[in-house]
Amino acid sequence: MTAAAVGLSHSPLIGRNDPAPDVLAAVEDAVETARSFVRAFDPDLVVLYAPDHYNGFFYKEMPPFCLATEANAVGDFGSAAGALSVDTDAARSLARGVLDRGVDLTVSARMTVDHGFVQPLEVLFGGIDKVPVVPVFVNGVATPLGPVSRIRALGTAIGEAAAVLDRRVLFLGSGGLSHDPPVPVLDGAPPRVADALIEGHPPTPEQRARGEERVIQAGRDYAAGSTRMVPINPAWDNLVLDTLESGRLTDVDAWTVEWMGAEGGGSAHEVRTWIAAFASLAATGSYRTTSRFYAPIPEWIAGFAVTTAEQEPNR
Ligand SMILES: O=C(O)CCc1cccc(O)c1O
Ligand SMILES: [Fe+2]
Repeated sequence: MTAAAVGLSHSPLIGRNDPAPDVLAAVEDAVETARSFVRAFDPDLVVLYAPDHYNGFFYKEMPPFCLATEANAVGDFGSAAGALSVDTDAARSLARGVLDRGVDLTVSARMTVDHGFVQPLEVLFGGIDKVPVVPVFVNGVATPLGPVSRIRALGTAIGEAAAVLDRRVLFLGSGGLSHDPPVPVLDGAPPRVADALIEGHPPTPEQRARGEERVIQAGRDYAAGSTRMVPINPAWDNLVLDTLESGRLTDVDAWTVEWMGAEGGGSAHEVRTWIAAFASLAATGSYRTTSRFYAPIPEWIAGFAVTTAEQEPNR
């Protein structure tokens, strides 16, 4: 097989609360570089690691990670709704391979996903049904979160399982880096909020619109500096990117949940998707980063990064 990896931040505020034109142009440049990279690599399978924001996974059962053999997008924040083009056979084969390697994977035969999965597919492929995909949910918001070493183990096991497929596999991580959007928290939540987080009642259109407006307003406040949210942390974000670029992925085993949250805010744990993607690529051999972009973008509530990596030649 051949393999590559892309890490891409997401934000539902893109196009809704945009930064200055020069920042926007730099992002568009970096994204175009990633698109060219993906076009040249021409993957015939995408393993997509992404988080959820209480649209598909709830506290009634909250797995640390979960692989889908079928998936439907809810269409939050104007993202595409409907079925993802899941490669069910590849998904089943990867699931078996991961379980065989001793990682206790949860499998969903019909996963519900949100903008975390949809946005990278739209941005890089122009839609949610353009390329065979294996969606892998990685919990990055719902505490308690387990050790990052287990996410690296998941990524490694999926990379090893993918390596026996005769495919061109792109490992794609969606989310991060440091950011602290107003995602609800179960601990201390009022009973109605707690019930929603546990049961996952689908919101009415009015409730969804109110929630989305709250996030958009938070982006405006974050950019204006008038907020108690944890600020974007470029130093920490670059430490994360340096670690992924260096290939010293075992470093992440020492990263504690508390440290990550303190440095990068409540949603910094979305970088777990990047760690999984790069661990998968690393499991297929040594790799090198071919592009790397970073900008703190408070308007989007995102330490925003795009990275592409390929297998080292002459392996
Ligand atoms: O849907 C939500 O509740 C949170 C939305 C959200 C906002 C900013 C950055 C993100 O990465 C993100 O996911
Ligand atoms: Fe997110």
